[in-house]
Amino acid sequence: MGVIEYDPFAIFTAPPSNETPEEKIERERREAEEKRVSDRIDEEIKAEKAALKKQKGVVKVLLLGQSESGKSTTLKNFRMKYARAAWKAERLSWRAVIQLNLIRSIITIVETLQAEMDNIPITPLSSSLQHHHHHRNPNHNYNQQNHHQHPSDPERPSMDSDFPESEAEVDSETDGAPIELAEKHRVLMRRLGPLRRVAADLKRRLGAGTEEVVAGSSGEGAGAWASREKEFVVRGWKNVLEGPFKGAKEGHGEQEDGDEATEVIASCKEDMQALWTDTTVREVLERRRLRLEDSAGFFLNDLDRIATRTYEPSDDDIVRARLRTLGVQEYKIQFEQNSSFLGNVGLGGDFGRDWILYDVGGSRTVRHAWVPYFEALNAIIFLAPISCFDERLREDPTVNRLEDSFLLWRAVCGSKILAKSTIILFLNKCDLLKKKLREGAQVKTYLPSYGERPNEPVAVVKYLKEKFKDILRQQSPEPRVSYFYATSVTVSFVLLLSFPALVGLR
Ligand SMILES: Nc1nc2c(ncn2[C@@H]2O[C@H](COP(=O)(O)OP(=O)(O)OP(=O)(O)O)[C@@H](O)[C@H]2O)c(=O)[nH]1
Ligand SMILES: [Mg+2]
Repeated sequence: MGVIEYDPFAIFTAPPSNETPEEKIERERREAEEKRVSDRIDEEIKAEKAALKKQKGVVKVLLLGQSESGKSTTLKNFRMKYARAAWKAERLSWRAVIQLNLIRSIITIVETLQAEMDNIPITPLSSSLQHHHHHRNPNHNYNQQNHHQHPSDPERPSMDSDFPESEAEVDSETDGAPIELAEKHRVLMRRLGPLRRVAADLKRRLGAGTEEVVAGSSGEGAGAWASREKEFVVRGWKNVLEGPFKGAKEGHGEQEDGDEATEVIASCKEDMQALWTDTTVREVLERRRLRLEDSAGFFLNDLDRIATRTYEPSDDDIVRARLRTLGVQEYKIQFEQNSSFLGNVGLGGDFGRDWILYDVGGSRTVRHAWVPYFEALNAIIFLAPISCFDERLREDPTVNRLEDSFLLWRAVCGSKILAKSTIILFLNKCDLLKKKLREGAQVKTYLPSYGERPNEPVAVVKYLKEKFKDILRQQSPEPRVSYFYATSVTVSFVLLLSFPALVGLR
């Protein structure tokens, strides 16, 4: 297909074709709510944006990519290195976010144990929590129902052949009998009960606008399962500090040392540790295919350090903390005159000292908010998490996450407004890709066109890079400057120190 003439973003908001009437009502309610929040944010931003338009000599970069692709993490890396003072000033505010990330993992475990005890059927997960090479659940409801969706969907670009509509072949194993839990597990679960209230408090403290967003497929097995799909969301950490979402009631709550949340968390440290290190608990997580270690905002291996009364987040903690972005946030970065970064990218002197980075929310329901920011951009950094080849979107579990990235990439490359922008692609989460391949996940199961190529990181990255390049070539309205990098933005960001992509920015 040639240049996309229809609204390239329409496909990203299309509902799952197999939803039930109840799911439809629930989805529409959710979308209306998200839209309401998003509209309010749009309003707030409009004024700021009008002012910005007038600014000249500012380098404007937009971060794009699906949810959990690493956009905010990339931005954090920039700020950590080049906006050091602001970064330091914000350090303590991250504590609550990290505490909430930590408790969320514990609550997930407790709910999983409860589900095991109640013998609740194992339901498929759409998120990165899903066990990749253990899709053995015969109840994968969406596979069958979804069988004829793609070919009949006229708006769907013809990427279908790349991604199977069903992964039935890997779903054939059975799960075996439920695992027996002992009295000590029940005791632990009871004793960790207060963490629920702490989580609620933290969410409130992180902002009056904090919203819980439930994934697209409510499906059966909600209840105990629902919270696993929930994420808390504020516009971003900016609001945690200064924004309109700051809890009015709490005042300077988050600055206080020895606050109640910290107190309760510290007092639960041993129990949390006991839960996380218990072999039976690990077996249940395995059986229920929960990969907490690979999921966003995982801190259980740092309990010793974090669950204390004096905990102060490290740079690495902040980079790894997960806070979903809603709407569009902008950050000014002023490079110091002599920054090695500017020297490396040929932007020394006065020009290009001021950068504006726009960070957006990546979920399908909030992507419409991107379009107004497409004007007058110097560059786009597009994040495609390539470890996601075996995962599905939270907001639409019928869609493979890598496929979503390709569709999004295609639309961005094909957009006329963006025709003059430099495009920088980060093939991100290479560390997780390596880990998954080492553990035996087969790329060709999810991406049959991969064929008999070696199931190794270097070959996979090379293949995917070529695919992204092909799409860029086919879709770009005119030839453009583009750069491709394999990255792991939570692990290291050194790559950007010699960021040749930005040499050409004007
Ligand atoms: N292992 C690993 N984790 C990563 C990498 N990049 C990002 N993450 C983690 O993935 C999670 C999601 O990253 P974010 O930067 O919040 O994603 P986002 O694109 O801003 O997501 P939205 O705000 O929902 O659109 C975070 O917990 C990150 O720490 C990576 O390269 N490797
Ligand atoms: Mg984000």
